[in-house]
Amino acid sequence: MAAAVKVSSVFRKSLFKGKVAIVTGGGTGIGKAITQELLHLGCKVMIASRNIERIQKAAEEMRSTVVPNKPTNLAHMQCNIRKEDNVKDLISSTLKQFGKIDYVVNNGGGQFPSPASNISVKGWNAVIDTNLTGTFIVCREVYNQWMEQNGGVIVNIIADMWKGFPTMSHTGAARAGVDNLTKTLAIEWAPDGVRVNSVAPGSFIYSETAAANYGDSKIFHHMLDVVPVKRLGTPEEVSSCVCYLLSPAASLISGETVKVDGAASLHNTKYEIRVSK
Ligand SMILES: CCCCCCCCC/C=C/C(=O)SCCNC(=O)CCNC(=O)[C@H](O)C(C)(C)COP(=O)(O)OP(=O)(O)OC[C@H]1O[C@@H](n2cnc3c(N)ncnc32)[C@H](O)[C@@H]1OP(=O)(O)O
Ligand SMILES: NC(=O)C1=CN([C@@H]2O[C@H](COP(=O)(O)OP(=O)(O)OC[C@H]3O[C@@H](n4cnc5c(N)ncnc54)[C@H](OP(=O)(O)O)[C@@H]3O)[C@@H](O)[C@H]2O)C=CC1
Repeated sequence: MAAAVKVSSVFRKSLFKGKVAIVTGGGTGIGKAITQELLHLGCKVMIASRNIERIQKAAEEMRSTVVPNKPTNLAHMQCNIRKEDNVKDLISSTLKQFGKIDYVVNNGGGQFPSPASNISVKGWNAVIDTNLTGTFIVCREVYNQWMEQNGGVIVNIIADMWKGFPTMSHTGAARAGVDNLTKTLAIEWAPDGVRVNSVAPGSFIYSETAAANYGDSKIFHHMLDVVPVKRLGTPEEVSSCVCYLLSPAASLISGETVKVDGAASLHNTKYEIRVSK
């Protein structure tokens, strides 16, 4: 494997070899780290997101750097998780290509910063549709098409919204919704051998694409004065937790949300209360 690919070496490959995973948003940032780790462990992975040029380029790069001897272990396709037909197609295409689906990582998502008072209904709906409804559609569809009969594991990536999420009210509400959806699905689908968990990264996991989305390369650095570990987090520190939850080491863990934030959610928020008008 090329030295430039960062993966944790804490997992036994025998636990993952031959498993099939879907990672939404698997071509950038945290999703790319998850994809690289799963490929390194011997999984077959389907990555999917809206921007076909970007995901294709990322897939080509990972085929040559992570799995040069098994490039067919990585497939990619265009999918907007807000569109039900796209998601149905993602699940059926993955089944057609790889024959089964063991894992789904709902990582695709995002938002824009804005005071709640300035968010239009269109903007609100865009964020709710992406992060809450999109995650729901992917979960429902993989269950109906495969996991109800065959079991599987789902991990949803959410966010640090535990004390509310000032300037991010839409995503805070959506991610809190996914935290609760995780518990419901874990109960409803446990008899079918399906586990459902979430991972909540702190708001300081450096991702170049995420910073570009906000138009501020230092956006995560601004958080550092309220981050107890006094450093940025890495996508690989999130992916190792995701892999743990996917693995049999977590066979009795379901309906749980694991915070990957170095205790940041226990401490202060960055938001400064404004002076009353
Ligand atoms: C401060 C401290 C924080 C500190 C923050 C520290 C980091 C926090 C931690 C979290 C980190 C991450 O999640 S990192 C992940 C970052 N990555 C992403 O966010 C990528 C995915 N996000 C997106 O694609 C977009 O944000 C999202 C809105 C969800 C979807 O965009 P689309 O263009 O597809 O949406 P559409 O359906 O076309 O609707 C667009 C409408 O959304 C609204 N809208 C979209 N962008 C807007 C913007 N920048 N400002 C206002 N409004 C906007 C407008 O109403 C748009 O309508 P019109 O007015 O008609 O155009
Ligand atoms: N970085 C951080 O500090 C934190 C990140 N998170 C969350 O982690 C996840 C990954 O973020 P990160 O890697 O940092 O940022 P990125 O912007 O790199 O990742 C977001 C990914 O989601 C995909 N995506 C967005 N909307 C959709 C959609 N409608 N359908 C399918 N795919 C979509 C994007 O691809 P495309 O544009 O091609 O669709 C992109 O690959 C996100 O859910 C994010 O909100 C949560 C807390 C903190």
